Amino acid sequence: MKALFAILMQKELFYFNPEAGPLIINNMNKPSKKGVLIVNLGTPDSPSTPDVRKYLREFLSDKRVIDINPIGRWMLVNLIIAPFRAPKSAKVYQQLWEDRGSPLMFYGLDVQQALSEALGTTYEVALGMRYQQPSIASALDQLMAKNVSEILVIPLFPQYASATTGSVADKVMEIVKDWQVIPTIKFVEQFLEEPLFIQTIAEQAQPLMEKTDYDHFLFSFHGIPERQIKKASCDGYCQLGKCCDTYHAKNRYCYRAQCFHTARLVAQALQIPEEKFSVAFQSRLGKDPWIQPYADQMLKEMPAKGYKKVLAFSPSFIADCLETTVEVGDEFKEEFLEAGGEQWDLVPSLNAHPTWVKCLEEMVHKHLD
Ligand SMILES: C=CC1=C(C)c2cc3[nH]c(cc4nc(cc5[nH]c(cc1n2)c(C)c5CCC(=O)O)C(CCC(=O)O)=C4C)c(C)c3C=C
Ligand SMILES: [Fe+2]
Ligand SMILES: [Fe+2]
Repeated sequence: MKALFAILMQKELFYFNPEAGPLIINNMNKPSKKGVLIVNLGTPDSPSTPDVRKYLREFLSDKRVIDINPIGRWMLVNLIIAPFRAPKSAKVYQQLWEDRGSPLMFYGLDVQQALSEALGTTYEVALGMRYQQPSIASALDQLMAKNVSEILVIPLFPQYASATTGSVADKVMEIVKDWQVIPTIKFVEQFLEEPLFIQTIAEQAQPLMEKTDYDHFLFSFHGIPERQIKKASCDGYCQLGKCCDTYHAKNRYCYRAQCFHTARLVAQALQIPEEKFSVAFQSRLGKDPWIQPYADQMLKEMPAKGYKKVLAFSPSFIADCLETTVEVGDEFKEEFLEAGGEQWDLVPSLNAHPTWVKCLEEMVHKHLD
């Protein structure tokens, strides 16, 4: 038996790891690699109005993002958002753009490289964007070209929402459904409870908290329409009130409950007492009710309550982007100072922080090994 293994291994027909057991080989006589697909939202190719329009069109035509009837969605996107919002958004993107481009993109590439180095040659790591480039299809092709036998998809959204994590899973399945051979594919649904995710946010906040004695801390999360919470709720459990105060099996997919839980975990890690922090939701689009409380209203009321020095966190985003740097970092700051506030700081996102890369590495081992 031993001699047979030796011959097969010498001829590279069979690989044997005494601890892990035999690995299945592929038709190129090499052990199969495992694939990791990290996916973020996506960003325009450039901050020009045509590119921003192209991005917004693709993004907002997604039935999971604007979840209304197809005709209403088409009219909203093509007759209102594309002509009127695109030029305004382009100006904001111009503020955000750096020499390396959009932070969402260059931090994505940095993380892909760092994770690939950390995982070593048994893994192939690809970056895909749900909208625009690099597409999820091209990232999957990159993995399949390396003969991966299994793929772990990590949507880079700490909390599950149908509009983000759900949409990534939807797109991956739409692409692979036509393949002849479909490898094992696993999806990470959310990672807000990963200890290293919480630790990275704490590590990003600590230098700011050592310099300033803040009166209050605001956790500002990206909002979603209220109806999307109701649609994802098990047995109508979530009624957008006290039901989100704790996080458990019944409200597992409630985005709002996940956001409150994330804030509690970060506050615990930084020893911020309950009365010193608030949770709010930003980036409302359209006239329908979105989840509350609204961040822009809350921050204007803060100075009158005696909260003059505020530290803001953006824990629904893993990389600096338009919604963090410009909306929370610049626009909210301006509104807060106008309302009588004295100091407004923003905790940087996880970006390419080594603890965040370690967090992803642990997630890969947890789900693929
Ligand atoms: C964190 C997760 C996100 C959720 C949930 C989400 C939902 C959501 N977003 C819109 C509309 C817009 N979002 C925009 C930008 C944007 N959104 C996210 C993340 C989530 N969105 C990110 C990371 C970004 C920034 C991308 C970047 O390039 O920096 C925009 C575009 C910017 C603008 O014109 O203001 C829009 C529009 C809806 C309708 C929605 C609903 C569920
Ligand atoms: Fe968004
Ligand atoms: Fe809820």
